Amino acid sequence: MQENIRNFSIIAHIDHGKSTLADRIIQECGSVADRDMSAQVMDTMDIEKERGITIKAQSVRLDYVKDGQNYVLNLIDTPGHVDFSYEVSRSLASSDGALLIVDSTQGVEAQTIANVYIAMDNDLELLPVVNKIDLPSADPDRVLEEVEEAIGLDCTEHNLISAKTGLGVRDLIDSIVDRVPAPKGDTNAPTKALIYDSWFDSYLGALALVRVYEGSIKKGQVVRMMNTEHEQQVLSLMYPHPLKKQQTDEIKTGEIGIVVLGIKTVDIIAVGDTITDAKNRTPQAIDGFEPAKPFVFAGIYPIDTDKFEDLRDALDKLRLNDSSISYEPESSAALGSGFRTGFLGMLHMEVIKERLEREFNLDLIATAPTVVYEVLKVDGEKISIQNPSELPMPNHIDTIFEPYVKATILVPDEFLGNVIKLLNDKRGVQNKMDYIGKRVLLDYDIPMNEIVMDFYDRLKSTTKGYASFDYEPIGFREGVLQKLDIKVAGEVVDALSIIVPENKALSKGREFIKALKELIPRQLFEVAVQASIGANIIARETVKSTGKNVTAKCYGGDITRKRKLLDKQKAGKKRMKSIGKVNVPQEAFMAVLKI
Ligand SMILES: Nc1nc2c(ncn2[C@@H]2O[C@H](COP(=O)(O)OP(=O)(O)OP(=O)(O)O)[C@@H](O)[C@H]2O)c(=O)[nH]1
Repeated sequence: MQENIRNFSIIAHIDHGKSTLADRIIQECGSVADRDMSAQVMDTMDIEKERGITIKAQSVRLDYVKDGQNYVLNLIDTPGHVDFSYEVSRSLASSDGALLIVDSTQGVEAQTIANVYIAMDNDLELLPVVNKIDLPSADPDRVLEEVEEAIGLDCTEHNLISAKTGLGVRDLIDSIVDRVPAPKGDTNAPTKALIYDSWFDSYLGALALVRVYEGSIKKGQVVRMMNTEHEQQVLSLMYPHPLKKQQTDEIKTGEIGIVVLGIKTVDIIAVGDTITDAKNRTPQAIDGFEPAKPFVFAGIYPIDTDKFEDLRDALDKLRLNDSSISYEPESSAALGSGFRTGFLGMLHMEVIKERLEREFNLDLIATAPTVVYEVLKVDGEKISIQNPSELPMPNHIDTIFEPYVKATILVPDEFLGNVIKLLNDKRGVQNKMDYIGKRVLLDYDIPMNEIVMDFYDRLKSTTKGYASFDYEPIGFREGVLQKLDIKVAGEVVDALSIIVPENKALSKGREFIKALKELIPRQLFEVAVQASIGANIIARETVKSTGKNVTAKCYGGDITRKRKLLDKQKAGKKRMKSIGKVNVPQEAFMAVLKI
């Protein structure tokens, strides 16, 4: 029954305990037998389990009995990392309430605030929940005060829990039943459902995870995706569950469920699209959300040039599941054929590269990530640049625009000086600064490229790990920028070109080639490493020669020993790409991130 359904998400800053709480709620509802209860059932990907992070939002349907009444709880776990905040917004769009988890030993953090804003945009009922109260350093009163002060959320009613021991979790589930509103919507209206996630299953094809707002979806019904204008018969329907999905003949108003359409690609079932009946259509689609847009681009190249087609296949397969990746073939004079690939952020890039290598057995070189620049040329044409080497010659450029983000940073006041210095160094512009107890909440606009370049690591180290950080894109602004080229042994290595602020070009160029000098192994000959702007060489370093061949010392005789040495050399070369005669290791392509 519709009034007994509760759709809710869990939102929190990273590591405040969302996934642990989700596990505990599933267990309290008796939905997974204790013996099947592995830690973090909701994180199903190997990489998620290994890294202890949630990448893909997961949903689960649970049964719960309170005061003799049967309830259906639909729980949507959301990822906490900023790269995946897109998943947070779509999960929240399909919920009626959200548990706001705050770690009682930490307090409000940057992502707590960012996620609350998304929840408020969606008019969700927010339940403040203070977690980890089993720890000796827990200070729930201070944390609740912070929530009221920083967010303005009334915390008179709140829950204190330990997701780890289960303390307070049953009371929390009762609060969910009492406080999260039941879904509204006319059961007799034409079908109206929001696709809030989609993925690919090798047996069932593309699957859509939906929330039904009006009417219902039935097995056998011919439905229409209103945006893509694609019509398809519903083959089967399921309720989501990480271990045992339950078949059903109908997903009713207010419910969430998985729709099996027997389609071979997720492109047709776009997240944010509305599903309706093919004949009896709903007059108006649900306000969807913008498709996930890649913000960070990098070249990905197979080390073995024969593997280009394998890499394309692997990317095709990953995209079936993750429509936020974009890629198109590119060729680099230095690296050969590869793909310019777009990601949601740095962590997303790392995860995809790791999956490509692990799941598809590829050895890859990735170039340093860069943001997208917009260039207005003197002839009036506006172009988008995803690769610094594509920047037109300076005399063809009128203006370069670079993407900015609004950064939210929370930091204990003792580190405020360090953080402001770092932000200034990164060309940040302050909008606001507020005290929340002994911590400071900073609001800055910063060029996104500065965030891509090593910002997070430096923020962590300059605050001993006490600062938290979140950002959202806010559009393009004019920048005074230049392209810096790198030459190795006299040849420009296009994959090493970067776009830098004009007033930093000299220092960046110097630092970059110093770093490269350390990373390029000695060769049999001397190698010059140079930085140039246009035709001007602005800095130079030399990698000295080894002067001898490693195999030379086994005087012809022992052939097995010689072969072993050569094999060793080969293995060492695995992560290298030869540029001209010079072997350049993967680290060199990433060196720019550290300057
Ligand atoms: N002592 C204690 N530890 C907890 C509690 N809840 C979670 N933890 C621990 O805190 C860490 C982070 O918990 P997760 O559930 O992975 O956090 P998360 O918010 O889901 O993190 P992401 O999925 O990466 O966003 C894990 O080591 C948990 O074991 C709790 O109530 N008490």
